[in-house]
Amino acid sequence: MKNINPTETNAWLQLEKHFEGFDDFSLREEFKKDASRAQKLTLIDKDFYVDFSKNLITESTRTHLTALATECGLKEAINSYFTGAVINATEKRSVLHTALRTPQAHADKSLESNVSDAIASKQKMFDYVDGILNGDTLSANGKKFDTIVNIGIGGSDLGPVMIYEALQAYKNNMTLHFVSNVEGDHVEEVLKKINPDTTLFVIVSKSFGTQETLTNATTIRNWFTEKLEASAVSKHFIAVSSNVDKAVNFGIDHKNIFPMFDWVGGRFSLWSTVGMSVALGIGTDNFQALLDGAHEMDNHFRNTDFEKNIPVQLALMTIWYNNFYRAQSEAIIPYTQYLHRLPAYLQQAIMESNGKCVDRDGNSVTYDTGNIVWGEPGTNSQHAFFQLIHQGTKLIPAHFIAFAKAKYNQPDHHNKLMANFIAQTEALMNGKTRSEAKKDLERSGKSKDEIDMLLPFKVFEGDQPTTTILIDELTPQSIGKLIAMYEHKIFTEGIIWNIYSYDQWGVELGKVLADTILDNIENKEYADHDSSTSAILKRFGNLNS
Ligand SMILES: O=P(O)(O)OC[C@H]1O[C@](O)(CO)[C@@H](O)[C@@H]1O
Repeated sequence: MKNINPTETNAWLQLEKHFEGFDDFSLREEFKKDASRAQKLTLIDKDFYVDFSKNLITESTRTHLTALATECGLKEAINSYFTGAVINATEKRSVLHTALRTPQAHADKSLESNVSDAIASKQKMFDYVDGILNGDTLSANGKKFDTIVNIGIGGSDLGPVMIYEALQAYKNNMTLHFVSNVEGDHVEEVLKKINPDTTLFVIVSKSFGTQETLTNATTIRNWFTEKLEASAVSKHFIAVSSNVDKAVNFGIDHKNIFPMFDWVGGRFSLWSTVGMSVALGIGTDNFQALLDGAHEMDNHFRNTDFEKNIPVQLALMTIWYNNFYRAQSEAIIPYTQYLHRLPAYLQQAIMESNGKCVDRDGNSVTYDTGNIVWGEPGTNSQHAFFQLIHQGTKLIPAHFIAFAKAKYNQPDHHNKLMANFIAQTEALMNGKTRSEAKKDLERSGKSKDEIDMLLPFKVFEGDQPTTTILIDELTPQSIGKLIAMYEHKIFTEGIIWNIYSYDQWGVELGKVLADTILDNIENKEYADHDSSTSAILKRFGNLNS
């Protein structure tokens, strides 16, 4: 992979010049000028329809941005990514979540053994899941398991919970709970709801060293052994980890440890045995369909020209807004309750990956990286933060995601949902001019004084950019494809920003300091900090003494 400072490329210079022409850019005008704008700026890949035309771009913008991707060596980088080069250089690892969904027959020569290991580990998981679901594997007291508790955090929680929520329409009779936070109240609330006799606990931790997960797992195991024999632990607790020794030390039966691979990063691991709870909740056929959907997007990303490549063009939009418009954040608005955890999942995937201020040569970057993402499902978000997108002072590019077909036959609901989905992007783009707002007020019979007073508040500037991602139907396949689309978008941005997207050193500092502070709390030693930290420690200590 070449380390190229994007701002020193010819394409970047061209983009800077090109951007100067955007002072009086108007989407309304662009649509008026060119009747085929939508068609030209929409990409379709089978069930995915991605309309970029309501973005602050012209066809030339796309051309310049695509040239930037090329000049930054994206083509070679994609090849390195898919063939197992050590692109996570600071941790000396390949980045091969794509191998987890590759059929053996499609494996690159260099990756045949990774793919066959992945298939073997998936098969072990599937056999186990089938055994639990069909009742061949029973609880310590010979009962069928009916509840799963996933114990993990970060990538060992967010991916599984997001997918499980997304695929509620595909769930079986199993009830799933997710325990992630180290907060004891979170654990207690889950323990209140479950019967130890019929519950399977899945401890998910790549490192098997994460404070939150080990604390929760220990508390739950203690609770469990108060209710059932200690010997029942081996039937009720399983682990997903790449640190098999630590899992064994915790007391997990060797045959119930499902290994993860070093070459899969935590936040990209839902496709691996980390998906155990999801597979238990939706069954192995649906889990396989999820993988197949992701593989379909892998092929699209790897084999499609950049101009027509959905993840590449999505990434380039982020570069455009982040580095030229200097937008501070982006919103992700899924118009389905099923995807209510998608923004949280993407916050980890995107911000843990690309929140980096040092380039691949170890120098401080001189340009912005790491876009901030946030969001909530529509239509709820329309009644929450949309005011700021419509009339605030910030530019907030947004992804609008929806599924054309609903899961249940409620056409009245679905038509209303989709009407809002479509209307919002049109409203954000067009806004409302002063004269349009004035006409509306006149039509409503307001007096001249009232009109003069109200008019400034009724104007919408418009030109708030959106990308519409309309997918035929929410299925395990399309959800797999959607998540893989974002994974490749993240990769593309990291390549252009010349940063390492697959490490997460920034998480360490706070983690380490928390150990020291825990020591201080336990030993009531509050002095050895700045006055603010000491006072907070003391107040906490006094309230708990
Ligand atoms: O699976 P583990 O090792 O418990 O780690 C949990 C999470 O912690 C991190 O390492 C840092 O937050 C994430 O990348 C990871 O998903």
